Amino acid sequence: MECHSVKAETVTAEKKVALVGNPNVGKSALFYALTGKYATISNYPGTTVDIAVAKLGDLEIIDTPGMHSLVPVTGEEEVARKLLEEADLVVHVVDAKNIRRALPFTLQLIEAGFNTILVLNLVDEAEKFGIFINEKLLEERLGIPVLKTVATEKRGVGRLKDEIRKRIGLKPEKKRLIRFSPQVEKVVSEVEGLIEGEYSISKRGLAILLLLKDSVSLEAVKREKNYPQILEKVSKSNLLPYEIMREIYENAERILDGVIEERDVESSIARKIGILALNPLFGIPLTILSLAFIYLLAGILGAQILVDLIETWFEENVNTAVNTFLEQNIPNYWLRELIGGEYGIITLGIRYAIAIIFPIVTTFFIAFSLLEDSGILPRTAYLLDGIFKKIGMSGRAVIPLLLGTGCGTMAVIVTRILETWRERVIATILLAVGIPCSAQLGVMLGIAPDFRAMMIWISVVTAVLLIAGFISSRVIPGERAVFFMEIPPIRVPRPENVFYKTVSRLEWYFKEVLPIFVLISVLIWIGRITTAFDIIVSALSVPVSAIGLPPKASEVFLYGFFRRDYGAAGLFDISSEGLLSYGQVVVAMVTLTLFVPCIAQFSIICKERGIKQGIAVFLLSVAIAFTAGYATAVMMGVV
Ligand SMILES: Nc1nc2c(ncn2[C@@H]2O[C@H](COP(=O)(O)OP(=O)(O)OP(=O)(O)O)[C@@H](O)[C@H]2O)c(=O)[nH]1
Ligand SMILES: [Mg+2]
Repeated sequence: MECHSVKAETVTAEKKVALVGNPNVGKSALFYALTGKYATISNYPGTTVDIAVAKLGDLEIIDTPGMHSLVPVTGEEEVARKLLEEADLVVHVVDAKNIRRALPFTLQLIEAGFNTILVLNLVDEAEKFGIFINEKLLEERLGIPVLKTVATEKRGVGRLKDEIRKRIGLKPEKKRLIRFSPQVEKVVSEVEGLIEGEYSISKRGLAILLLLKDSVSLEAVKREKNYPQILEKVSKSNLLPYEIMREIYENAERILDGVIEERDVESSIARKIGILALNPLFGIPLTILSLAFIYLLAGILGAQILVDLIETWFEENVNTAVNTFLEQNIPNYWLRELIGGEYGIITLGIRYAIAIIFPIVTTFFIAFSLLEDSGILPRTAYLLDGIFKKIGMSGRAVIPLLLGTGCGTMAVIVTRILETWRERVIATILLAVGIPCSAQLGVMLGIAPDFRAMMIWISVVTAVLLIAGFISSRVIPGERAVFFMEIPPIRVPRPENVFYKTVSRLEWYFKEVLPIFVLISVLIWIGRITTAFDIIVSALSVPVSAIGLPPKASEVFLYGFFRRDYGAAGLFDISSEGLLSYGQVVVAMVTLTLFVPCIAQFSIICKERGIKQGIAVFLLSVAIAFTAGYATAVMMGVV
């Protein structure tokens, strides 16, 4: 018999243990408790988009993206399904509070013949909610080990390790847990009888999946001799997947009978806040407070106080030292300019990364992690869902878009948490077109001549974002977003987790973005040496003059692509020279914000979405920026 499944038997391969389960049940927290290796842990579903792998002795532990059922719908679920099939041991992690919803999945795993351990995580919260589970009884009924854990406190993790080691080589005992009604049973066993190959899933499990119209299984049985008959049985049977699932749920209910004890407990403060925050009257002020909190930490402490301190230090010490050293040792002007001078690798690239970006992103990520882990963010997403629907996205999009006000580059990566391709594209467009990053926000606040100018800027940019989203949602094909994010409970953020998350994001940031900054310095250098910049600047001066700005401003636009805040800083210079009127400052603020994303973000868009889309987004932002700039110019009486 051929082995059609993904599972390949090799002698030397390490034994694999996959942590699987619904989103936000603590798989990554458990992964960390087991292996000491950090994978992003957040209090909102769908955090894990990359697979994390780490060692536990000679075993390989794999953290997977959350999956709602064995039948994958999203790309992430498909990845998780594949990892599951390749594993030697499956640890099904469930939220003890929601065991009723999770157990059908356990039953399917057992029925499919996977070597499975059931972990009831979050028992601390379950008990606070008055839910007590008799795990011994459940273990007896299921015939697999059932363990209680509190991943964040490493409670029960030692026993889990022991159990993993004990079970890893074992063949699971065949136990038929799911009892179907006669008419379903008939079809299932008929399909089962037609299958001849060997798979990593049991024949019966495969038959059930086929009847659930699972495309992965349909693909797997393509080479079966009886494929036509199988296909016919599956498509001709008038059993709806829904009915089969309902019977599996009924089985789960039967097994759980007498296992769960619910006691009345007084609802905690956190729980009360959690419920209140879903009410707009309380939730909207809470959202505004949260935004103010991010702004205070990242916008004021990070972007102003810390940047000032570090940048002054860097310029007075590093830049001066580097330039003095170059003056004395390198006679060639252009070579000196590559490293030092105004735009050199050290004096611009490294300085930018360390003195400007580092303090802003650090403070921003701390603030953001606190919001994520407290459970406030998913509530904001829920409240804003209505508005986001109008621009083609679900409330979930608030997470990348808000992250975009910190760093657009990272936000483009985080669009992976959105369910559909279409949503990701729309979010990418909005991020590129008009969400100002923290560096840009800081400078805009600095150059706005007064509050009124600030308000005009905010209104125009917001209007453009809404229009862009509205049009994109009508033009871009694909299925509409549905909001099915479970709202996690309010939790007190864990300092340890906030710290790890910030550090791992910073690590990512420096690995991905620092090289780009160095590259930028080199590109600017080439641009200046070859006079390519002069050509671009004179080409840009055409639209720049059309929106009523002096030709000198086109330099600002070009450099704005390399450093978003540099563009704005250049604007500051021009306006303090008295070259810009009040109206012109506003026009320039609007146009520069909407103008192309910075080069780092542009490269990431190309990487995540492909070069074609990257270029399309780039051209779109140029068009939108100058159109909106022109409209503002007319409004302000500049042209
Ligand atoms: N109180 C408590 N909180 C927990 C426990 N396990 C995890 N958490 C919290 O639950 C949230 C979700 O944990 P994650 O480890 O990110 O969940 P996940 O299953 O990896 O989620 P996805 O990757 O999004 O599918 C985080 O806020 C954790 O701190 C637990 O046993 N008790
Ligand atoms: Mg995870």
